[in-house]
Amino acid sequence: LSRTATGRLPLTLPLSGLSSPLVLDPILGANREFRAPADADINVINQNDIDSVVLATTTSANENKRTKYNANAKVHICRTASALHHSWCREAIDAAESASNNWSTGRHHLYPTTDQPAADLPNGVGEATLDFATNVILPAIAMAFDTPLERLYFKDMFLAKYEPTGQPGLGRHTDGSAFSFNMLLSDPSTDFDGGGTWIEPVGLVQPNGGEVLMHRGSVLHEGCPVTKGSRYVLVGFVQSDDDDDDDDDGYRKSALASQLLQITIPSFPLGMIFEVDEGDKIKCAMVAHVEKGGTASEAGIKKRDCLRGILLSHAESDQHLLTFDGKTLDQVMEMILDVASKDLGPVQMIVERWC
Ligand SMILES: O=C(O)CCC(=O)C(=O)O
Ligand SMILES: [Fe+2]
Repeated sequence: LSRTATGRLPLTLPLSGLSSPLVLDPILGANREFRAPADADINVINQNDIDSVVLATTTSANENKRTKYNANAKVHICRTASALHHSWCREAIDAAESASNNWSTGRHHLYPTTDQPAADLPNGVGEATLDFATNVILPAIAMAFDTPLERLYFKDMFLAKYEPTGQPGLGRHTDGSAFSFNMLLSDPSTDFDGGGTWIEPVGLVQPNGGEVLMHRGSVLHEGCPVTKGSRYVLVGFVQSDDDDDDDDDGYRKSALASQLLQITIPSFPLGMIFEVDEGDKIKCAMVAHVEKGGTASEAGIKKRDCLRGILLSHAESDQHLLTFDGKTLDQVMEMILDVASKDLGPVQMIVERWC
């Protein structure tokens, strides 16, 4: 499948009044120790390289300026040297702590982090974070993975906190993204012990403060437990528009979060094709095609929406969610056909959409 919903899926709050909320059990992985071998395949990208990528993608005359790195490297590190950069990392942490009410463990399921949305950081830090991520990190990812910058966009970005007394680490998982980055905001020499990101097959990578670790979302990785102090990271999930769809209205371009929608579908058949990647740890139905003029299309369902389930209302007070989470394609088909055969009238489809 060209696009799958794997690993960590951002999720908004459960719908109110639902008897079975769309939240799965968190799993925190075992505390393991891994070290990167001395010759680990890690590419280092510096500020000059980043500038050259920006140039190469904005002016065709400079195309040959693009630096080629080892395309097989699993992990890339982006370094920016400026002192401003380091004071900004500190500002981002301070902003997050000044908005301490914004910490939540409900934004991601299966592998939840203790986090807050980057865009919501107060005192102008949210805007600055988006600026930095757009102007520095995205070009670095484009260069590291040799992928066109103009096709990259953010699916989610958040500031996460790890502490021995709270959430010390994050178990082994893959992300539901084409590329992921995590930027260390804390100073490892003074702020915390432990930490770092274990990435298969490189091992434990422990960047310096201000460095950005970049990898494909599909590689297995783990946020290693902090044993002392606090470790703050800016994490982003980046997607690539790799197929040129004519029905793509570009609404995901500035995506930073997902929303859960309750869409009324007046009648069956739905007129859409969906896919389930049965090899993934999380399975949910992704819309692959919506027939123009079909009931799903008329109801507002769009290509790449993630179908989470059907909400059946027997009465106001008696709502029941048939969840698609963890189901195979056959099982989802069966559930939909079963609801269709009962002729219940309009049904509510629960849809997760990047906004
Ligand atoms: O904190 C880390 O090192 C990894 C974070 C991560 O993998 C995630 O938030 O998806
Ligand atoms: Fe991750």
